[in-house]
Amino acid sequence: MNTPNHLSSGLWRHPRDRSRGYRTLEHWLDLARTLEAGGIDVLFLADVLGVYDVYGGSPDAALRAGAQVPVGDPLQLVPAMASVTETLGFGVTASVSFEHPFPFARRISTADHLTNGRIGWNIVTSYLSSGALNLGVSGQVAHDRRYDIADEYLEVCYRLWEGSWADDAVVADAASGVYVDPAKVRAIDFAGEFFRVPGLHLAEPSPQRTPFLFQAGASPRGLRFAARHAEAVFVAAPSDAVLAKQVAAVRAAVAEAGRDPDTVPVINQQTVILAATDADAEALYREYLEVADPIGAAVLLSGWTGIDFSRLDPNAPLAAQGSDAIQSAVDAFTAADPSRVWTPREIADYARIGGDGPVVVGSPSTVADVLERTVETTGVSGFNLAATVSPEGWEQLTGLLVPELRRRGRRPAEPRRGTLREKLSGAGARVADDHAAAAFRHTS
Ligand SMILES: Cc1cc2nc3c(=O)[nH]c(=O)nc-3n(C[C@H](O)[C@H](O)[C@H](O)COP(=O)(O)O)c2cc1C
Repeated sequence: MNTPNHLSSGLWRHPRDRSRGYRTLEHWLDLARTLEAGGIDVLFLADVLGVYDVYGGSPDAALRAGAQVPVGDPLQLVPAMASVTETLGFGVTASVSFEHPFPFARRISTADHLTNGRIGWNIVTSYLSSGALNLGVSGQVAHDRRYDIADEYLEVCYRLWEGSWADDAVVADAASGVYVDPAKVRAIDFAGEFFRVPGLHLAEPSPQRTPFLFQAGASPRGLRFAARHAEAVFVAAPSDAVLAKQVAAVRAAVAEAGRDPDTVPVINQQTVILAATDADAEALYREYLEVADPIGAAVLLSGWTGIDFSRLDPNAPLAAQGSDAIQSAVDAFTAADPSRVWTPREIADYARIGGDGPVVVGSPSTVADVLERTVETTGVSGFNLAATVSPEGWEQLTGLLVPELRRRGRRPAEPRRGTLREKLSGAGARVADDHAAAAFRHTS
């Protein structure tokens, strides 16, 4: 995330942490080079366009803790990082609630060109009312309705990316003086319930056309959305018991939508802290905990769940309840695992490092054992590894974890090449024939 403080609240206070450099290009170029050289597939950039003001009913606690604020635009970082890398992919979060699909589709096509097809989009509908208010909307649209809007938003994007330009529309023929053959470009002529886009896409076809699509729907409506659109699904499960249920729910929803569940990886949010030995890693973990900030964690949890943690009895079990923010963030600590009762204090303590995903601490072989066991017992396909102390957290991944996983045959010796879709799906650069976007392809 383009912020000093993504999921592990307070680690910016650690004396070795350099995340304040997030405002500089050098910070991101160093990160991109480190990840690529270390065999990481994709850099995922989360984003929110709003401040976490549910906790205490004001932004003060978020500002004090630096809880995902200040936060900059993630997409602007990508072309710069692409210029110093060849294989690293970029998953960029953008919300369908805050930008019209017409300019957004062009920005993504531009990024797909400039990265040579290494761009992915994490589709979010946004859970912070504070963001909606700043766009002149009187309040947050209801949770399930946001997904209805998102479905139509995606259709507009698919029509622009897939259906507006033929692959051979650009002729750039100096002899005839024709740059684009007008017969091969068509207006999408779209008029829906939420959007009207009569015209043609402004960008020419990019390597992937539709960017590789990540999504993290976890509620029943969110899962239906993910099953239709996602090419990889993110989840955030605090335990293997909850994770196994979420993986099964995603696979069932994808099958229900008529797609092959084996082609849609499910990726859990995960934090790892590694050192050469278990004892050294435990010492490092204790060091991180000393500066970690439970109030910052409660600020984030309040935004995710829509529940003001400052008003809860810290020691009374959190009750299962609906949410207009992230329903699954409440469920994960209530209904999803009835064998485990969580109090607000325990949840905030748990979320201090790694947010609502699990943390594994140990030597490379201990951490690899845990991750392998999680894959075997839950069926999860992979992990979205969260930042800790920067840059040493990245170096733990590339210097300790990846070599161990390579030794076990769990990571390729060489980075995968090609577009992000080719890297992650093993298939072609363009969306699969059974994906919703394929129905809008230009067929002349
Ligand atoms: C790994 C992961 C990363 C996410 N990143 C973002 C993000 O950057 N911005 C955002 O607004 N929501 C983000 N979300 C939240 C999802 O978009 C979604 O709201 C959430 O998973 C719950 O879905 P639901 O509304 O269907 O319950 C993320 C979720 C997960 C699991």
